[in-house]
Amino acid sequence: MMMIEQEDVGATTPIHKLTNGNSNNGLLTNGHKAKKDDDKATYKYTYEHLAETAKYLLERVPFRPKIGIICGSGMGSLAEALTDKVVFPYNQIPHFPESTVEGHAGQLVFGYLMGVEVVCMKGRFHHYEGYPLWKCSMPVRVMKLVGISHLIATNAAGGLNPKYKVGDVMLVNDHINLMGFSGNNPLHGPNDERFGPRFLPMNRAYDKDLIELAKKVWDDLKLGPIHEGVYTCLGGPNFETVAELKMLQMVGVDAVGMSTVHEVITARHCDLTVLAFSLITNFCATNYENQSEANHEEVMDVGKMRQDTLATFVQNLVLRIKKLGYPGIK
Ligand SMILES: O=P(O)(O)O[C@@H]1C[C@H](O)[C@@H](CO)O1
Ligand SMILES: Nc1nc2[nH]cnc2c(=O)[nH]1
Repeated sequence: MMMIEQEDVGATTPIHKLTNGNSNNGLLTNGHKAKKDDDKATYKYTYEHLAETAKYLLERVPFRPKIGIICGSGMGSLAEALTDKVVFPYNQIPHFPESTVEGHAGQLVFGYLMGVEVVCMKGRFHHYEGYPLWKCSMPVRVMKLVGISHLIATNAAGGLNPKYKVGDVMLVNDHINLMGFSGNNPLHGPNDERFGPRFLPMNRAYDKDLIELAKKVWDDLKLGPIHEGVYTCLGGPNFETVAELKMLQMVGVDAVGMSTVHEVITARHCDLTVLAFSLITNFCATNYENQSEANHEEVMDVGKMRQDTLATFVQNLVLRIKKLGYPGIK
């Protein structure tokens, strides 16, 4: 059987090579033995490898999750309310990367949220940690393989829309894949149809029914105003310059962060129904007079400040999704 094997010598410069299918022996096709911890090598991320990861998890979890939740910076407490938890530190899961950012515990937590079977990523992977985008979003494929049909991706973001205040929530109704403009995309490289198609539409990436449902849940809980808007992801780790923020505002960005977009692309590729929201953790200054500077401590503090509200919101949301029979794009 012919297989495609890929060495990724940089985030965007793969070398594809055809081999005789013997891709699991740690030997790259140039004859060099791959280092076990070689972060650049996609040979660990074939469908078979991720199926192995899923099998490892499923053998240790007595139920199948329906909804995956990715906890944004400082929002790990969303996983606290889970019952009958089965917790996997990332460094114990076969083929999983490790979390290196403060506010991202690095655990995959299975459990019940309001009686709904879920799996929570307490900690995500970012490009600025040194991971290529396909690696940042590989857990999405793993969650798909363990059974989820719906993904709730959360993030901390800077607010560009002047109507937003720190602590507000924005339901993402679209994104601008700025990193993708330069060819940096999580689907870059050979496509495996078992995950999804080579070319995929993104115009309905954020499920409209789920957005309406989320708004209704938020309103029913009387949690105050909630926004809908456009998110963009920059590579980070630095926050933006004034000129960059002015440009983003001009092209219609409401909130800016360093994640989510590649996860959503990967999720839609494997046909997951997606809801995403941003917690606005800081205001983005689009003029030079403003002396305030964005910082990660503030981001995490706002996460803490809003954790109870967000937990209530997400708990009620998953319950409603289940009650409605898991609606969304199929
Ligand atoms: O993981 P998210 O996108 O929630 O985290 C944002 C982006 C950076 O990782 C961090 C900056 O404070 O917050
Ligand atoms: N890029 C970016 N990411 C963030 N995450 C939280 N706040 C911000 C921000 O202002 N900019």
